This record gives sequence, structure tokens and C-alpha cells, in this order.
Amino acid sequence: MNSLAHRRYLKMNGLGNEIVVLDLRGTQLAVQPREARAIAAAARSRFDQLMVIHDADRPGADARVAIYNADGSASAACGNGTRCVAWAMTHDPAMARPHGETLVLDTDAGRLTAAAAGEFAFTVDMGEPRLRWDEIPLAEPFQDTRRIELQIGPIDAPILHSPSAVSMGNPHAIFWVDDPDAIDLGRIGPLLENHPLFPERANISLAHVAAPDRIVLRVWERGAGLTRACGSAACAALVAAVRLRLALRRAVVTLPGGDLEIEWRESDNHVLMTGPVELEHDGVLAPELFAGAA
Ligand SMILES: N[C@@H](CCC[C@H](N)C(=O)O)C(=O)O
Repeated sequence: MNSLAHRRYLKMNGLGNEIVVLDLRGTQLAVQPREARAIAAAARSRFDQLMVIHDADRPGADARVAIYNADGSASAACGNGTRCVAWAMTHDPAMARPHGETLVLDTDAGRLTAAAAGEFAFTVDMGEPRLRWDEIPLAEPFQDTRRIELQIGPIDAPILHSPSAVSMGNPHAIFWVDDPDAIDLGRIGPLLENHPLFPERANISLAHVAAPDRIVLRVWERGAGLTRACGSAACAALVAAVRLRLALRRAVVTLPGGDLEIEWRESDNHVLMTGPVELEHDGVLAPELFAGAA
């Protein structure tokens, strides 16, 4: 039998970004990409991201978190999922453990911290944005990632062009548009996600700066497709807008699923994301899920 069978999970969401939280602390288990795909394919445990909590392996951390997209690929960052993990580690009767007021979580993007901002809301310190072309990464050495050369559509009337590029530990391209709803992101998203300019693929955002303190955003997520919200994309969009002098360092980012408050703090260059979480149900992973996992 698959070693993940019968393990309990939480089905949560962060602004409609569908998240499954699995706690593997106290075991040596790790999730394989095919297992992540099998969990995502089941209606009850459907997810955009699977957040797996492991025992901390570095001093000072409460846990290590591994992140998988619905297609089984790994991501180093997931803002909405990190808030869900923070809720689970502080409120779920089986997952909560005693710890300080601030949770310390190690991810492949580095050390993050999360603190309660209400019973069902958390602020996550998402760390520093990475802005150099080879950190994002891009396939070409752009000196200025505030606007990179990329366009789709006819040369003289492109549908989208000149995105900003930012990494929040994961790669983001942000296209500036008048109306994010006017563009067929479901059709264009997969083409851009897999564009040769992004050697590790990219999360693709359409952003409109409605006011210096409000950005409207839609996101096609790498490895998950159209989602109702993406926390790291909201952080990346605010950083990109500030770099272009379009927004203030603190703004509300409105996604189809709702609002996130984002601040790019001047004092330490860190990006803070505050938003809600919701618990939908808990369940156990049925052994049948993994029968054909390939
Ligand atoms: N939903 C997430 C981002 C998840 C990872 C992304 N799809 C990637 O592969 O980089 C968020 O809230 O940040």
C-alpha cells in the first residue's frame, strides 16, 4: 500500500486559491510528483498547491515546508498556502504544536515567518524579492528587469508586451494592462508560462494599477493554471509596480478571490503579505487514489 494512504489532510483555501495541507512531521516520508498529481486529481482533495509540513532540519525553524503544484512540479514559494500552513500549525487540533508568536518556516525560497493577523488571517514575511535576470531566472541577460522584451500578437499591435519580471523565490512575469478581464488568460497563459525566455517556466500575471494603493490582478499559475488568487504573484506585482513608480510601497492587491494587503518594507527590503484563510474540510487520503499513480 502507498505510504501516504490513510494520512489525514486539510482542504483549505487562501482567497479561493485551493490548498491541501499534509503533515508528515515525525516520518521520513516525502511526496513524489506522481503522488501529488494523484491527490490533485481527486475531486475531494483537489488543489492548486499541496503544502507538505516536514520536521525542521535547521536550528530555529518550526518546520520545513515542501510545495507542489497540481501538475506535480515543485515550487519554492506559495504565499496563500503558507498562510494555510500557519493556520494549520496553530489551530488544527492534530497539527498545532506549542511555539512562539511567530512561526518560522523553512522553504526552498528561504526562511519565512508567519504571524496571526486575526483568527482566520495571517501575515507572512515573504522575504526579499529577487530582481536580477539570473535569479528570476530569465534565459537572456536583461540588465533591467523592470520591463523585459517580450511580446505576443502582431508586431505592430501586440496583445501583451514588455512585462516586468520578479522572483519571490518563484518566477513571475507581470504584464501591465488596462483591463485584466479583457484578455483571454486561459488561452495565453500556457503559452507564456512555457515561453523559452523562462527556463523554469513562470507564473503569468495581468495587472492594472487602479490607484497608487490598489492593483487589480489575474494570474495564470505555473503548474496549476488559472487560479482565484496567488499570493506570491500579488507580492511580485506590488514590487514591480513600485519599481516602475506606479504604486506606493503598501497597497491592496485585488484578485478574483478577494484582497491581499502587500507591503514592500523599505527598512529591510522584505515583502509582507496579509490575507485570510478558510478551512473547507479534513479527510484521509484513500489508498485507491494511488492505484494508478504514474
Ligand atoms: N498559489 C501560490 C503560488 C504557487 C506556486 C506557483 N504556481 C509556482 O509554481 O511558482 C501563491 O499563493 O503564491
